[in-house]
Amino acid sequence: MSLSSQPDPAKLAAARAAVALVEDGMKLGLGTGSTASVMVRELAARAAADGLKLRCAATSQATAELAESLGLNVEPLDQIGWLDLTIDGADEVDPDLHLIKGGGGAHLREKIVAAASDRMVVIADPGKVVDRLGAFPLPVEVLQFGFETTRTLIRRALQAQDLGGHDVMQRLKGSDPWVTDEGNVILDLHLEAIPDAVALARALSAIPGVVEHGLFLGMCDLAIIGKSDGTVVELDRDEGIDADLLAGEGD
Ligand SMILES: O=C(CO)[C@H](O)[C@H](O)COP(=O)(O)O
Repeated sequence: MSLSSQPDPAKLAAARAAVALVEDGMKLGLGTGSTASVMVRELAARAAADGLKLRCAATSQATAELAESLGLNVEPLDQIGWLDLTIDGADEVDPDLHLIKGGGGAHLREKIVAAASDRMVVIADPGKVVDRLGAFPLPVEVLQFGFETTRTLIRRALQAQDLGGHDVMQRLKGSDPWVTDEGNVILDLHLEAIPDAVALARALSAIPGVVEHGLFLGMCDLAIIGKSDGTVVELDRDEGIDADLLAGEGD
């Protein structure tokens, strides 16, 4: 979003609904990405208007800089300790509120922060809602040491799950490798569909050079899906997604 342009109405609606959950004194995790950026701006505006005292842990350097520039109090996660609430975006949300994250390359910190939170709320537009995870390339953060070896081990793990033959592409920034805030690199797994996300997550986590994958399984408590008319649909983990509520959106 440029300084002069208005945020996407669906993202804004989701962000506002999530910020409405914030209470004075809360310890918050701030996500990364364009939707999370809209939320950070809304949060800063609300904190200033309502005089909220908040302590925030950011999931990326970019989010930390944005939040600080808007006057929010950003501290290292370990200085804050346990968080009340994390609000973050997602690349895909399935009917069980399992997620793919990491399109912005921040899923390692995002997962650590979400795991340190009483509640994780995801904000998204309807285009992120899917029947089954996997159309979005699955990001996997890997160590630079032994990078090609790790890629080979990932390909073998995919073959073992009948997912062989799909592209396992190194993420680039221009012609250089994309390097994460933690100094690692990213492989994007172009799988088209993930039949068994639990099995895949387990297999990827077992590979030594894999630092973290972008499958967030059982971590999201509530997804707030903003719609282009400014309304939202809230999806509790236990209730699943009512596709009718999103009819006509995200096509
Ligand atoms: O996981 C993320 C970053 O690592 C983002 O939350 C995800 O990519 C969604 O981003 P956006 O709101 O820009 O679509």
